[in-house]
Amino acid sequence: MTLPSAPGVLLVLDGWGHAPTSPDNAITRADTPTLDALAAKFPTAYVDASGAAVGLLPGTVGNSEIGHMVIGAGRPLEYDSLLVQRAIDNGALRGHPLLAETLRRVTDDGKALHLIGLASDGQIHAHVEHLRELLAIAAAHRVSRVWIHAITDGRDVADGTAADYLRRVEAITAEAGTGRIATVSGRGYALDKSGDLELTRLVTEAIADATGPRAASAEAAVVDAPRGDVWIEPTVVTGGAAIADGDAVLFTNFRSDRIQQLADGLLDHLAAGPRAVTALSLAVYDTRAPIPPLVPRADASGGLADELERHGLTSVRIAEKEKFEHVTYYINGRDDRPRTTEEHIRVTGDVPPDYVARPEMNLDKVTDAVVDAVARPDVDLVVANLANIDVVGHTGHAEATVRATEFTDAAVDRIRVAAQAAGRWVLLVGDHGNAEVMAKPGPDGIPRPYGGHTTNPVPAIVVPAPGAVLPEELPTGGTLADIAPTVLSLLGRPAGPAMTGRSLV
Ligand SMILES: O=C(O)[C@@H](CO)OP(=O)(O)O
Ligand SMILES: [Mn+2]
Ligand SMILES: [Mn+2]
Repeated sequence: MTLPSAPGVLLVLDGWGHAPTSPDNAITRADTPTLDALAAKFPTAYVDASGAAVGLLPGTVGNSEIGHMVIGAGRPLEYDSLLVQRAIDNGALRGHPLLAETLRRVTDDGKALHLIGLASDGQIHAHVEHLRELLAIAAAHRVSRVWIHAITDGRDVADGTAADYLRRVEAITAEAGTGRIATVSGRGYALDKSGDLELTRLVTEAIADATGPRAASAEAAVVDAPRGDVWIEPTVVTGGAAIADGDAVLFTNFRSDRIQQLADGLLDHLAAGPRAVTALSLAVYDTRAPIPPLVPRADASGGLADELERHGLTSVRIAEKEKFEHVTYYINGRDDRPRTTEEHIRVTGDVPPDYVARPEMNLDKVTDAVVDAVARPDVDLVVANLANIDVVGHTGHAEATVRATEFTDAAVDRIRVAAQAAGRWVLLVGDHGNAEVMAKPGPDGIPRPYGGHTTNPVPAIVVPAPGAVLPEELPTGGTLADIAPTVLSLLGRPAGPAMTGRSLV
């Protein structure tokens, strides 16, 4: 079916997953007259946003990086977590020349290996089981001192589980016959990506210099944490060693965005020491200075940005700072080449974020920017991310997330009205689930607040441009890979040759 071409709006509602009505579903609990009316009136699909459909390991929850990358690429992309697992399964990591050479040198010179990464199985930033392979490889190279700098989670997994994961790390070290936990730091400190260098400094000093609060054991560092697993103070475990000149450092997160500030800060601190270390990362990081990765990245070229550029179509990208990279760098296939057909608007706020107290975040400003952009005749496509549902959902605070959803609903109404007045279509889509599951049973079967992502499908609603007629129903069985072809089709263009997704319209 050929559609008349019209300018449009691609609106990503971050963390907007689909699940049956339930008291733990913040989306269905919220009063959302706009979203309800749009879903009732316009063609709606529920598309797969997790697991193999988007290039993750089967059954893995979706996340903002792979979500936006696949939305942009128009095809599933083998994500870093999958590529790392494959390198483990096929022995490529064991046989990796750079890793082998580094470990040989560490052993020959009597130096230590430091492993730094998130200790959970949330599978968004890291997987604790990757340590099993890395420690086995270190043991095979007879590295006698392996120090683990564990970052506690409490966000991608239930809060209060840090001690369980640290015990799992200790069990893995016992099995490998090498490795000891040297420091423990909450991800709020270690994985800050807001640019708060004070947080990074505390972690850096614990890891590099073994200075800061001390605890008798890794578990002792996390028991009765007053602010939860996310905010475990960077702590040195008794007996833990600082990083010495000649040591090797391997960052074990596979996702780059939240580890890069720490990696940059730590390597700067060591260089200023001066301590010369060999630094490696499990996957490719977007750090200031490149770190040699053990597993390369998938090619994500030929996506929406490339197709828009090829057709000479202009786009404006809008999000607040929490999701700005997602509607620029990630949706463009982790490509930060400036494009003359693109304009980027990063909305910032005046108040420090307190997502529970202010679930509206800076949505008014984001909406203002979107409304301004949709009125511009020189803009073919407006791409915006409304962050609230995901960001507030991560607090695990159901009431605040219900309010975040209601604020989002009102913003969608403003955007839809403005878009239609400007003759535009609007495609609404989630990038992964989150807020539709705000509680999960703990090991004791009692439900606990849950702020993590999910494997649920996400809604995709197409609001046609005024006067355009769309099929009444969208096909079932779609995935996020269908979004770029749908956007191009609504813009009156064919899907790009690299895209395997199919237009929903
Ligand atoms: O905040 C993050 O880093 C992750 C969860 O760990 O969420 P998202 O994929 O939505 O960025
Ligand atoms: Mn997201
Ligand atoms: Mn998220």
